[in-house]
Amino acid sequence: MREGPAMTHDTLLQARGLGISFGGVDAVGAVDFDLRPRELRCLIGPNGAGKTTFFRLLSGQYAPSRGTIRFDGQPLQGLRPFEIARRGIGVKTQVPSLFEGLSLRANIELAASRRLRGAELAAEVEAVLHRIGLYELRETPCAELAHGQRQWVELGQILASRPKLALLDEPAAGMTHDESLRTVALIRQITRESAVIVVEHDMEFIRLLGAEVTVFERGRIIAQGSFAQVARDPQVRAAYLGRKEQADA
Ligand SMILES: Nc1ncnc2c1ncn2[C@@H]1O[C@H](COP(=O)(O)OP(=O)(O)OP(=O)(O)O)[C@@H](O)[C@H]1O
Repeated sequence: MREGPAMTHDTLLQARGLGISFGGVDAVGAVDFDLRPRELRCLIGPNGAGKTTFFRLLSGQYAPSRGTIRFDGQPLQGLRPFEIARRGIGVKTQVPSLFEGLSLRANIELAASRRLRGAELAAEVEAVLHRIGLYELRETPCAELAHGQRQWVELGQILASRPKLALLDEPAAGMTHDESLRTVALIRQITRESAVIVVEHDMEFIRLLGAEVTVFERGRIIAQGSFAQVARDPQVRAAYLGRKEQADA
């Protein structure tokens, strides 16, 4: 097993030998993974590499078959998803989780009300509505928002609830280039308060984020480094090419 550094006050998340198997198949093998407070990290890898499953292990949706997770100095072993959320791990999944009939303002308010009350709450909701660039639409029901706007409301919920760690699964999926640029700026804002792990297939988006990249392949980490470093890594290139050749066959 790869030896990681010891957990220090500078480590927010530490996974060791973390993995899960379904019907004898390792969806995630035995992963070692470290993240610092307010660090931005990108996870990439071909379809089925185990990225979403890794997120589900971190958020408690899946109980690991092996390994440990320490978060903010405490083990997460045996905790249920809502308990893990309370410890400070926020999740934005591929499926939007907005209250459709409620206004954009109400959706942000619900997220902010986990930590604020009264005048502070009202001020924070105003500030977040401005930061996501949707203040003018604040009384619009979320059901009436466009795809990109909905994604930004969810990022606004993360800004408002300030988790110690935010897990963002494909935050730029289906966005135009301009929308992606705005999403990059929003994610950078989130990292002022929270560490962020982003799973994304869009390589241009990953390049724009400019963060350290961890590459998954068949449930293992095969590379880690800057976008430029992993993009020229022969193992990474083979992983993507191999999958493409299989798909083309
Ligand atoms: N609940 C489950 N039961 C059985 N197999 C599962 C389950 N969840 C995930 N898997 C398998 O685990 C592997 C990893 O899947 P996962 O969705 O984590 O990959 P991914 O890297 O997120 O892929 P994508 O980029 O396509 O979303 C796949 O082979 C998948 O079929």
